[in-house]
Amino acid sequence: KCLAQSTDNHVIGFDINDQTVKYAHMHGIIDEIASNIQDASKRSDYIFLATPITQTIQLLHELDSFTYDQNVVISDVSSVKTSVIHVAESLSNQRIAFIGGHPMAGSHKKGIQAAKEHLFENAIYVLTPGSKCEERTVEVLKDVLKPTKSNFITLKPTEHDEMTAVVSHFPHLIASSLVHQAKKWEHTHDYIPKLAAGGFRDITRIASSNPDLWQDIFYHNRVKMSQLLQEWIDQMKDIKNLLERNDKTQLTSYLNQAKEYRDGLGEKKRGAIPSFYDLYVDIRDQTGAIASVAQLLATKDISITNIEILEIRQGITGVLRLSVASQEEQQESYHLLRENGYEIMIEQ
Ligand SMILES: NC(=O)C1=CN([C@@H]2O[C@H](COP(=O)(O)OP(=O)(O)OC[C@H]3O[C@@H](n4cnc5c(N)ncnc54)[C@H](O)[C@@H]3O)[C@@H](O)[C@H]2O)C=CC1
Ligand SMILES: O=C(O)C(=O)Cc1ccc(O)cc1
Repeated sequence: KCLAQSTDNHVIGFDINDQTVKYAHMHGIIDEIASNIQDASKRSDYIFLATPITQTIQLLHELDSFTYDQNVVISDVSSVKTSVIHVAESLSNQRIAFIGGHPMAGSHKKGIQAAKEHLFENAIYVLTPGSKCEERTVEVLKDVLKPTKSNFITLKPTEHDEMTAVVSHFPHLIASSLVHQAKKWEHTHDYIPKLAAGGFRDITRIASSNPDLWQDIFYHNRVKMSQLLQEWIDQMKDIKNLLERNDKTQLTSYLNQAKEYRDGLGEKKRGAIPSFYDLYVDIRDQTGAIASVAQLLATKDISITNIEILEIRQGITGVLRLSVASQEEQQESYHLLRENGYEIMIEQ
């Protein structure tokens, strides 16, 4: 949406699903609906492929076969980069320059309805230029994507796939496996879903994502996934040993090291892992508290980038987790909410 609203751009959209492009047009995400991909491509300077990875690869072959009167920069948003770059490097069309892209932002929701104007704001946006791509073309692409307000980094596709395997793809598999385990144990204890509290919900949210998309991500990053799975199995074997030996010291140290590293992820200099500026507001038993908190922040022009109620129990709301875009806004929100009588905490 921010690209369409930027005055210099005219955004043409194409999707195999008519409803998707109609929705996009109606909501100002695109300026024009294309009737087919060839017509749209031949009139474009920049082409962004925002399709599942396997389809992105097929589309690259298709785009390679067209004749262009202009040079085109093609980019994508795929969560895995090596398989896409491999195909991009094999393209023969001299008009095409390919720069892989991966905005590290999104959610477990699928479809155009999940699109948000500010989705990529402050997010890490990885670029993986093809070997034939000139540096100045990368700079021009960054300029086109400037309205997203992302933070760009350039990585080698293999580096990208290894890092995303560690912090995104493999954790996804573990989240799904935890849900499977709970489901299995529900046969023994049918009360299990009611006991599934904040911690379980936090760690398994991503298991609610689109299964077709994630199967495709796992497939394209299968070598790294398999390596990490083996490492994890070995680690779990060691943990099983510690538990069975009742080695309290080692187990505490294992948990402690994880806590220290996890706490440090909030630090704002960590590079590839996006940082969040969270505030935790106690809203127990306060009817209308969410609206009042949001309104209070709005008076200071502070936008909430994410909001979640933690510790929901039957009919009782507990803690509201708010994310804002910067440390300054986090501090300002903290003082404002405290002055207005809210009990509030921020992670240091
Ligand atoms: N969901 C997320 O949070 C994130 C996803 N990604 C990447 O974005 C890409 C798309 O993922 P989502 O937006 O989640 O999927 P989605 O399922 O919401 O959207 C994919 C769209 O592609 C369309 N499509 C499929 N084949 C097509 C074709 N041959 N020609 C034209 N349109 C076609 C579908 O109709 C659909 O509208 C994937 O490569 C994924 O790895 C990257 C960052 C975050
Ligand atoms: O739901 C979430 O928190 C995500 O992590 C979304 C996401 C999905 C796929 C990506 O390649 C990047 C981000």
